[in-house]
Amino acid sequence: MDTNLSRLLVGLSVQISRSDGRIHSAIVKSVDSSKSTVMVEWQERKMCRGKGVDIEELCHLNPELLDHVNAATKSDETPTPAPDKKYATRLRSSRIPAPSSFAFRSRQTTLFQPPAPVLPSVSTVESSPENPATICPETNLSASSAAPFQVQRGIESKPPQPLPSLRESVKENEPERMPSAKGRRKSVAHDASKGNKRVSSVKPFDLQPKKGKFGESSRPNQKFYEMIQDFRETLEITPLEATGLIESQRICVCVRKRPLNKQEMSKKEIDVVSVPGRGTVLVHEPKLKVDLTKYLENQVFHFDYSFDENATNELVYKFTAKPLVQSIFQGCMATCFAYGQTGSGKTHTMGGDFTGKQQNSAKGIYALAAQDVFTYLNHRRYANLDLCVYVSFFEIYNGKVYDLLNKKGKLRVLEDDRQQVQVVGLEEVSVSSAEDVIKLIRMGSACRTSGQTSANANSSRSHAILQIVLRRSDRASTLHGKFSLVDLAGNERGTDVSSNDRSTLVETAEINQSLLALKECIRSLGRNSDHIPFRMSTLTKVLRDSFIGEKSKTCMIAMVSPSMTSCEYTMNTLRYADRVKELNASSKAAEAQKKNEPINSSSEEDSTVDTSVIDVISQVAELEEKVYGELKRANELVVEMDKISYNIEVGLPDLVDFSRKLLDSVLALQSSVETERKMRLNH
Ligand SMILES: Nc1ncnc2c1ncn2[C@@H]1O[C@H](COP(=O)(O)OP(=O)(O)OP(=O)(O)O)[C@@H](O)[C@H]1O
Repeated sequence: MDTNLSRLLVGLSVQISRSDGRIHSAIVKSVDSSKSTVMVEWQERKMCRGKGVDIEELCHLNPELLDHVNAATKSDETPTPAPDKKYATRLRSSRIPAPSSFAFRSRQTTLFQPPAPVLPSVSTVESSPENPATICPETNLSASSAAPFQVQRGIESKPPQPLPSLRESVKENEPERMPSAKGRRKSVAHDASKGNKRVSSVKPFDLQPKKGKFGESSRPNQKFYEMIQDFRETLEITPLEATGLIESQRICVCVRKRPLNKQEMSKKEIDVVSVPGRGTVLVHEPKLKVDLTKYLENQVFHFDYSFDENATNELVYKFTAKPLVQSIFQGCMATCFAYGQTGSGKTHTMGGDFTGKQQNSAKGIYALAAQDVFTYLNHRRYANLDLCVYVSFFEIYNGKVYDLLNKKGKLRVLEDDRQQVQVVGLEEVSVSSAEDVIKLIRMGSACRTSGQTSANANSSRSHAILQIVLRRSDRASTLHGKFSLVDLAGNERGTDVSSNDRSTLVETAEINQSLLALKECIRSLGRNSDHIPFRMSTLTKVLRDSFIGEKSKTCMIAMVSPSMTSCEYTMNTLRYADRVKELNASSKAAEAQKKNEPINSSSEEDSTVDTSVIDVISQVAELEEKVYGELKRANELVVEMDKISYNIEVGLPDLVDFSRKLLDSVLALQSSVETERKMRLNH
């Protein structure tokens, strides 16, 4: 049957449906009847493209093909003659109108306007009819989702197409409903009632279990995978190296996506995050309509930089922490935060790559920054400052500070009357080379408090802060500049932690409270606000210097996990980072307004920011502050209630015991009174 079907179908022009709803013609290249699929090819902007299509699906769009399929299934009994040339020509040139269900889908897809596809040069993408796998992402599902990216990476000649605006949600409607096996049978029967009487010939395909490369069972979310791949094909990729460093800013917010890990790969998880470059990150949120139609909600975010799964720690460092290293030589208080869900790569980025359980401390941002500190120290521009380098390393766990360079000794945080915050007794080790720093990092990392979360077996449950301090070599060791590198605890919810006991829940609440406080402080810094709510948490207390004064600079690297199961957390991380970034833009506008000058005459987008926008932003900020106040109050109440219930829990047995004793003594008293009364009566 395979050969017969191939003979009948190969070379025919057919209509195919794309997952973004487009319907266009393609040529059948091969047939795989064991999987009930055909391989089709088409030209798209000078590029030969291909994909596998379900035969049944193809028959829906091209009802004429049913005859061929029927003929092929019959061929076991009667050999089918070669197709009539005239008939084949008619089919090839035919333009079969889409069935009504498809017309409906096409109408919906007008909601989705993907950026114009890029034209890869012919030399970068060569089609090979003999080897369709090279042209069709679907034919090679084991290949990483980066494949289409790589294809387009080489194309830089075209100016980038503007992406949807900040946090815009773009709906890509799923063009094909995914009926159950029963539903599929029903739809065949429906077609039969329209005139295709030999339905039975289609049934063998219909009833075959769907498996193999193109079948639904090949990966749990195959349809979403295909939709995302199709979307990615329309993206233009701008390599980070091509964009260069942007002008140094007070607050810089970036996103780093890690690759799918081994566990996710083995579960055939799909990657729902795309990083096309230029600071843009897209989250393809898989959604289901009430009628179970699948569709993607593509959420777009813009940041200063975005790093894809191929970015190395060195590359991330170059664009994030490196500019801050230089700033501390100019007297700045710089801070670099790694923020994100548990297991998203914060420790990998800050502390270094892992090989199994071994961490290569020389490859993290901590070590890279230390190396640059010593390079700048010997630079002639800074040599005459006569600076010395010191390092401290501590963690904040459950609101308490522990010295990682001094046997994890517990430290107190005190604030003097000039609001200067001191970590009393914190060890500041004098270092003379990057190697010294790396040794200290290894020593400190080994004592970090860790736990187990659903996403990471060795999850850091504390905030780790490495401080590189520059002091003058004078008698008072005057502080010149400080770089705080912070590996924050995971921002997961209480329910994500494997042991949900009371202490773990308190631990999680503490982490979330400090992350909220951190966001508020950075936002206040961005607004140049006089009030920095640094007392909200120990984390922000010890980093007070970083949020105050003209010479504070902050960089936040938000880490995201790419898998579909992490989608919700990824969205939370990006929203958090987005709040920081948004105010950064508004503060720029506010500053410009203060100076009564155009915000940025070279930027058309910025110049449209008028006072009303600033008003709205500050109103939103005020509202957020109020909400935060309420949340804080609610949190305090919860803690109070927790204490009360704890006291009740602990005190209840004593209370019961006491009341029992009281009852006993009342009864005893009663009986002695009774005895006494009887005695008196007898008298
Ligand atoms: N960019 C990356 N490339 C390759 N592997 C990575 C990357 N980022 C993270 N990983 C791997 O993912 C795993 C989890 O990373 P890591 O421990 O850094 O997460 P985390 O965000 O610090 O988690 P937690 O908050 O729970 O401590 C590690 O095995 C790490 O090697």
